[in-house]
Amino acid sequence: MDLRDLKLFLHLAESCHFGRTARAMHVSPSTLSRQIQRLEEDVGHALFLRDNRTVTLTEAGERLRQFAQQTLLQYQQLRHVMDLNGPSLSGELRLFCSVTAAYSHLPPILDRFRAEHPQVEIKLTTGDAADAIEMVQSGEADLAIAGRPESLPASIDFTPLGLIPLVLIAPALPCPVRSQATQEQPDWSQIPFILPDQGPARRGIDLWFRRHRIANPQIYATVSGHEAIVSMVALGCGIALLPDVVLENSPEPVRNRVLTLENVESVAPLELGVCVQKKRLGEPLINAFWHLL
Ligand SMILES: CC(=O)[C@](C)(O)C(=O)O
Repeated sequence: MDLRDLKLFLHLAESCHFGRTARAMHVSPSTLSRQIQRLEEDVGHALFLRDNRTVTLTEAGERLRQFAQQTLLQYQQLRHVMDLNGPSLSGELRLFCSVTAAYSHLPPILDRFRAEHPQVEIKLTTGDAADAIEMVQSGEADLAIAGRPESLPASIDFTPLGLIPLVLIAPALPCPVRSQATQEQPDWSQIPFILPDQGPARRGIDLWFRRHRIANPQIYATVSGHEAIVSMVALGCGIALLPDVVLENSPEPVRNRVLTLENVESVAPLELGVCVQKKRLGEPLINAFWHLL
């Protein structure tokens, strides 16, 4: 048994999902399954009860989980102490954020981090900001930029980066949606909306509908990720309510085809921040990043 086996095991013990752990740890599912079998042979007990795709820990598995957690933490602390006396931090830090946040908020943070810790390799994954907290919880990302959800999971720590107002946008080029949306008193309930499928911005929009007493909004499409919404509005498909930073960082040809109707004050702005698993704050790389924020 080596540290790598323990890391694989610990990830699987937390994700309870072979596919997710294999992906996050960059191994094939068959390698993962073989390593776990080898560990089981080593300790002489089954560690997981296997279902089709999901797994649960056995009692022996739970014991090994505690052992693995302590051992890996001690090893990291040892490395940290050695690093304090020797060369600077090295290793890999996995970050997750939206394409927008990678333009708008990540660059100055990464610049600072790289200046202090040039040996650390940054692995950046972009995607739907609404998935950020889950990516951190599952261990697929070490840290992520997220909109603060209505209720933050107790296991997650959150450092705010700023408040992002929502804006109502419509197509700028002549089209039926633009005509409807730019009337003196638009009937919002009759105009097609493009909505994010989940996340804190979506909750803000649902609130906006309630404030405008729209029980059955016209929904043109529900999509994942805010960036795609801007392009659909630019194409004349509908209107949308979204964080202003997404529009500001859209490519210019897209932005030029979009009209901002109003800054939405009836809905609280999105609180953008960096999230991390509290229990991982002791890890040197994560700790170093956290303290630069
Ligand atoms: C939550 C977040 O990262 C943004 C910037 O608002 C977004 O991309 O939607």
